[in-house]
Amino acid sequence: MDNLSATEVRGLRVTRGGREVLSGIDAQIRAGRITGLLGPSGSGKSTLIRAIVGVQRISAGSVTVLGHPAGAAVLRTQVGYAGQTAAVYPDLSVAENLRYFAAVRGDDPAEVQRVIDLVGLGGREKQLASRLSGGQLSRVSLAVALLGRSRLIVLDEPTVGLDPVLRAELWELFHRLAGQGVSLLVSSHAMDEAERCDELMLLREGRLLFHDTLARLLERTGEPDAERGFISLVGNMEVAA
Ligand SMILES: Nc1ncnc2c1ncn2[C@@H]1O[C@H](COP(=O)(O)OP(=O)(O)OP(=O)(O)O)[C@@H](O)[C@H]1O
Repeated sequence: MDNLSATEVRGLRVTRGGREVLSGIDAQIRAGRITGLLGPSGSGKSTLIRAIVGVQRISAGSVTVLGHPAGAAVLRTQVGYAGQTAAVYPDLSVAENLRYFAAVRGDDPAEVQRVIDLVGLGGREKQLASRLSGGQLSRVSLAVALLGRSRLIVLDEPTVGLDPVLRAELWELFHRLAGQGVSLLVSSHAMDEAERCDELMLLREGRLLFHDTLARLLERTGEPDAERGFISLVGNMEVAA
């Protein structure tokens, strides 16, 4: 793995519920970039993310993260992860949740206020998580992923259910982090978010259809946007099959 790779995936195969849901993925996620993981529902985005954060049993291949096997204990403070379901205790307040996760990860307690402010929850520190809206809850989860000084941040659909202003603010935050050298892998259903990523990985039915910049996708397909580019790629594959 070269220094420019935050994650290297080789020949990754995953079977879930008796069905192969990732069928031989090879990819390098580059350091200091925002990589968008896009694809239709059920294409395997969450499964690939789970393999990268080391919580998915794999049937073949390897996943190396920051030079270590995915899930290695040493990665606990170096990889931030927010899944699709907010991993938050409903009976604790926003600040209590973050203090708890900071303590488990061994982060500086001063981090708590920093990440609460980053995700725009300043002023809601004392509110019980059970009283938050869906979008606010997912921002608590996102704040957990931002704790400490993670070198890789993996976010599964972090902007679902957020209003456009908040979405734009979060993308600004992701770019600031990437500017500081943090690598981000961000999954999304929303093809318009492709424009905000440095690189795109397009998954379909457990296979990686495309991994390059949006500009290259548009150049290759002759289409004007990511959505049409993706549809065109799928169409070409079906013709070739
Ligand atoms: N716990 C599970 N047990 C069995 N099969 C599962 C499980 N979770 C997901 N799958 C299957 O694995 C495949 C990939 O699912 P995955 O959640 O990775 O897709 P996704 O691209 O993240 O979808 P979405 O955008 O809807 O979240 C799907 O066919 C799904 O039915």
